[in-house]
Amino acid sequence: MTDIIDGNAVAAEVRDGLSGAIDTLDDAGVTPTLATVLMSDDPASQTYVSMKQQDCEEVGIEALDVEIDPDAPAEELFDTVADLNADPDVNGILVQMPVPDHIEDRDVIRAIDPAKDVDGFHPENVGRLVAGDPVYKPCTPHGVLKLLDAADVETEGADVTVVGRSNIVGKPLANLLIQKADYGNATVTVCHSRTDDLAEKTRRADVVIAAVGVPELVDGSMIADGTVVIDVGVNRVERDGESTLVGDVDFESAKAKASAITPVPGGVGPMTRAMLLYNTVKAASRQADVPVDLE
Ligand SMILES: Nc1nc2c(c(=O)[nH]1)N[C@@H](CN(C=O)c1ccc(C(=O)N[C@@H](CCC(=O)O)C(=O)O)cc1)CN2
Repeated sequence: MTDIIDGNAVAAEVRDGLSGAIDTLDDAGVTPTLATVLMSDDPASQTYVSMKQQDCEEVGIEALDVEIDPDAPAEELFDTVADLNADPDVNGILVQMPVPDHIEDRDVIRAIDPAKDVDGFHPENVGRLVAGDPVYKPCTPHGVLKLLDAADVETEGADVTVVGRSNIVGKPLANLLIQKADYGNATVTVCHSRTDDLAEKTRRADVVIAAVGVPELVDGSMIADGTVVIDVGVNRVERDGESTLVGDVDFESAKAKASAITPVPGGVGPMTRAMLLYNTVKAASRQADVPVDLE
């Protein structure tokens, strides 16, 4: 039997696990506050931001909703980020990516105060992560680690193949998996569009993590029996005249061989959102100097 790893259930556990910390902060007069900044008319980005706002409301995090016209000059976004950096009531800042083409993602990331960078994308936070001393782990990689832990997947000594080398997922995930701390100690192969014989790299893995943004790239023929398959992809495609969500894994053929697999939707996506809440609570605790218990 293949274990379908339920990201919605694990995300709910993460959210429940934050309640003690949020109460402790509340007792100290602190309400964790996240500012989301949306400068896009992409429906998917709009959906993600409104889901993040709703998640905040449900757990008792204050959400500040900032929207900027996608055609506005770059200065408007940078001025907004500067204001949020300076606002003592704002603990975390999330600028939904991607930003419009006339602005560089990396310039925006660098503009955010690293102490409020709850995405964990700022070079200071990336450097700390690579050095084995992370403050804010990026939400999707952290969510993947939590899913593996919840599904009792042993990473110690395991061969893990990560398909995708993005700054947001592939690179930080590979870094976390090779570390001694947490659920690391894996041997990691990172694959990308220039990788020769991708299937050979995925077939020899105990765990395959697909984070490449290509719909259903990894199918059952590319994995060995008993592989754990984590699908980070969220791709909207047309099927039989209808718009539908698929991952980077061909779910049915991969499920036939996998020992455990995440679905899309309902796998990694909800974990990305849950770990954002986690980082926001952590940011509030650090900024107010109120210690809280966070697993
Ligand atoms: N500033 C950031 N921008 C982006 C990030 C990020 O971590 N920080 N990651 C991605 C997208 N992303 C977060 O914003 C994201 C993707 C998917 C989901 C999610 O909950 N997906 C659901 C399905 C939702 C739907 O119906 O469309 C699921 O998989 O079950 C949340 C967040 C890019 N930008």
